[in-house]
Amino acid sequence: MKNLKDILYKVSINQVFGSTDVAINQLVFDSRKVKKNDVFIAQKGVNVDGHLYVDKAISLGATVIICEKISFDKQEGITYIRVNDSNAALAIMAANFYDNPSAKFPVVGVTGTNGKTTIASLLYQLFNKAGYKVGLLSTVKILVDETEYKATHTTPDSITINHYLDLMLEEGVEYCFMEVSSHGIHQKRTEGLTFTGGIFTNLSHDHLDYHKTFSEYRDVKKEFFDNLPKSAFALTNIDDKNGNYMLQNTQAKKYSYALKTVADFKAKILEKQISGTLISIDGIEVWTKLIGVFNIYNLTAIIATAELLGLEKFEILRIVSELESVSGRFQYTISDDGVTAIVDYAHTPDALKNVLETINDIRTGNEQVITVVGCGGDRDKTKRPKMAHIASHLSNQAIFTSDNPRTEEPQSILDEMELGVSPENYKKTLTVLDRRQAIKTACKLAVNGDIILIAGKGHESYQEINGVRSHFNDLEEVSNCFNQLKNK
Ligand SMILES: CC(=O)N[C@H]1[C@@H](OP(=O)(O)OP(=O)(O)OC[C@H]2O[C@@H](n3ccc(=O)[nH]c3=O)[C@H](O)[C@@H]2O)O[C@H](CO)[C@@H](O)[C@@H]1O[C@H](C)C(=O)N[C@@H](C)C(=O)N[C@H](CCC(=O)O)C(=O)O
Ligand SMILES: Nc1ncnc2c1ncn2[C@@H]1O[C@H](COP(=O)(O)OP(=O)(O)OP(=O)(O)O)[C@@H](O)[C@H]1O
Repeated sequence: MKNLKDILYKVSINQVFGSTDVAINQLVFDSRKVKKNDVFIAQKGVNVDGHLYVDKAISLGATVIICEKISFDKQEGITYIRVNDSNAALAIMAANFYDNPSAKFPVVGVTGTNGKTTIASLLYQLFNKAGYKVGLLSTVKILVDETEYKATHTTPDSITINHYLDLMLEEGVEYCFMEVSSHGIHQKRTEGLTFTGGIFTNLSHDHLDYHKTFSEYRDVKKEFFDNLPKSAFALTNIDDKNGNYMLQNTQAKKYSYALKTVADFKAKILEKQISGTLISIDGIEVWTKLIGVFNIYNLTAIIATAELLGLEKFEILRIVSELESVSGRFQYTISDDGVTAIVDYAHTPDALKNVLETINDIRTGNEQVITVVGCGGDRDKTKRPKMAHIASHLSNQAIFTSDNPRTEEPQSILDEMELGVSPENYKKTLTVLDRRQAIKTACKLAVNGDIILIAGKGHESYQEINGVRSHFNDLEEVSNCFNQLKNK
């Protein structure tokens, strides 16, 4: 059992009712999970207000309530602590509860619209291959050394983050790389963590359903760098127009990486092929299996990070040539008939454009590019016409289909997408509501040399329709289609 007083260290408190010198069991923010002697943290939320569940939490055994407002009758024997920001209080308490694991080993956070998973996962691979025990907190999975745990979020809640960081220390993990989403920053999930470094990838149109304006979204990302400690490094992509802005107010040591601009860490692309890219770093030529200019940005960021963390340059470059692409990120398979299918997580207009431009860039002849793409339900609707425009404009054939419609009517999402198609591209588009059938259609249309891009779901192993998740994986589906067509 821990003492509440110790857990409250550094929490900004407005008012206390009752004793803080009490033994507590766990920190819990979901009333349905409360047990005897737990601390219930009432989060205001976005759609649901956790303050509505205070009495429920007490009835299940909570003895301490952390809240932003006291709009309920106080009960005898319960400690009530009023704070300005429950999310921030939760994050600091979670770090204290686990004895601040992030301060005990290097934890590096990656933020930006695209590239977080790729960079964090490649850093995991690189440090692993260099002989270290590594941890990873990513959208795709959580890794504590070699042990894998299921990821539910890009940046999990602060209790989960600190729990895994603590577990990493227990298992002797020496470095942790984690994704830092704008939701995570805004909801203070990373507050209370001591980062050794922060990486900025790029910023483009995304999550405006949540952040409302682009400048609000940008400033939330910037907050991550504003809060880095003096001892940390802040590494930014200086080719991105927001790269400088991100580091404007940080007290951390500033570094930059780039392909075009003068930067502390710079790479040059020498040759692009479907099987990889030849790059030059400080005059040293390195072959990488990764494809696409955006991936060379990612690679430059990881080379810079590894150097900033003290790895030797030649060792880094040797390992870089061995790195494998990340699950669902430009992952490809080739059929017996010579059709290449690429599965990519591109689910933003910018990412889709990048992937299609990359494919068009490495095409050598008259191959057709067939794109299968949809847009998620219950998420930013403004992306829909934009993504349909990009897919139809940059492909020879675009097949619009369902992504994860969630609770929305699948056909209405497709109708909104179709609004973005320019008249000259109409004849290049098809709509196939069922994703499995859409992938089959693409496989039937493709002939030797053609490239099928299946965008939006990447590594995901499910499709969510009407709130129900069923098993679905794009790479599996396209591989099955290739096999069925072979057997015909
Ligand atoms: C859409 C959204 O932003 N939701 C956030 C919002 O929740 P909400 O208001 O919708 O509702 P809620 O979490 O069900 O309830 C609010 C509070 O009441 C509590 N509650 C609720 C019901 C009950 O019976 N008892 C109870 O105590 C909940 O435990 C919670 O503390 O406020 C909560 C508290 O701050 C957040 O945890 C929650 O993020 C959830 C986990 C979420 O899924 N967010 C997504 C959008 C997210 O964070 N995504 C990013 C990546 C985005 C990307 O790059 O694509 C991520 O880092 O994963
Ligand atoms: N540096 C980059 N710049 C632009 N696009 C990128 C970059 N890296 C990857 N992408 C594209 O964006 C998609 C998502 O990549 P990744 O999963 O690494 O980003 P992310 O930031 O983790 O995104 P999310 O938080 O949505 O998972 C990839 O499938 C690829 O198409």
